[in-house]
Amino acid sequence: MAIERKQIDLTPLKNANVPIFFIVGGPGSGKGTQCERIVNKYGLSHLSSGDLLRAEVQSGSARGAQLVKIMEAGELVPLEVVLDLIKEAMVNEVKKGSKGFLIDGYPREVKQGDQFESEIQPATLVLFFDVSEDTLVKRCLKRAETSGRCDDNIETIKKRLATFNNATAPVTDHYEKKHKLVRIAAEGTIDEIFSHVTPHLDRVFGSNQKVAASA
Ligand SMILES: Nc1ncnc2c1ncn2[C@@H]1O[C@H](COP(=O)(O)OP(=O)(O)O)[C@@H](O)[C@H]1O
Ligand SMILES: Nc1ncnc2c1ncn2[C@H]1C[C@H](O)[C@@H](COP(=O)(O)OP(=O)(O)O)O1
Ligand SMILES: [Mg+2]
Repeated sequence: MAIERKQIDLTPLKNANVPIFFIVGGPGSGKGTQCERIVNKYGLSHLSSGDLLRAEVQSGSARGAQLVKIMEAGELVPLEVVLDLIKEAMVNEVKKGSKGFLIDGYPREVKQGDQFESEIQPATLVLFFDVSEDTLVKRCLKRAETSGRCDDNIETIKKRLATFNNATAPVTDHYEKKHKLVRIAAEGTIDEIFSHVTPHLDRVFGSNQKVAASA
């Protein structure tokens, strides 16, 4: 795919220097669900790379038509496309006074993380939602009943799992070595999983703080 790069002024984002959390895990591991809970409690900005890509597809652009084919195949879209969409969204959020970011579904390969961190700023922590393949498949198939997503079908789910095992699994080792990885056992209920998440965010933001979600 011919990559058209955008010129994005990152100065406001770099000056804000707010905490950044990468949120990783297999398809259906609960990244989006837990991010919603985190946003309610801590008022952070939630950016899902998948949602940004789906919005690009919805826009009806020529690029969107190329993206949907890649997503249906369960493969990763080119790094530059995702990173530019994330940068643009982050700059918009920071101008509104963001306190920090949940970057959900990114990095999906080690190179994505390295490039983000060198072009923007290092991540504070990487939250990894650890779930068995069996549970991932079950949750995605259940989500398929209502999501309308082109990739929530058994053929694409299998390909996404292969992509996850090949490209994304090394991301966890990469950040473990940097002592930034938080591995969350994510088979339980949404509340149970969230209770494993909050201590790590409290280490960054303080435990008694109810950050105003509206601020
Ligand atoms: N702890 C959980 N137990 C059961 N179902 C869950 C849990 N967390 C999320 N789900 C459901 O599983 C599906 C995938 O969750 P989602 O947050 O979209 O995951 P991801 O963003 O990692 O793909 C959704 O239908 C969601 O409602
Ligand atoms: N960081 C990224 N790099 C490359 N492709 C990405 C990407 N984030 C999302 N995609 C593409 C490939 C994914 O299979 C698809 C759906 O992503 P998603 O919405 O984050 O899935 P899920 O929430 O089920 O984990 O979009
Ligand atoms: Mg998601």
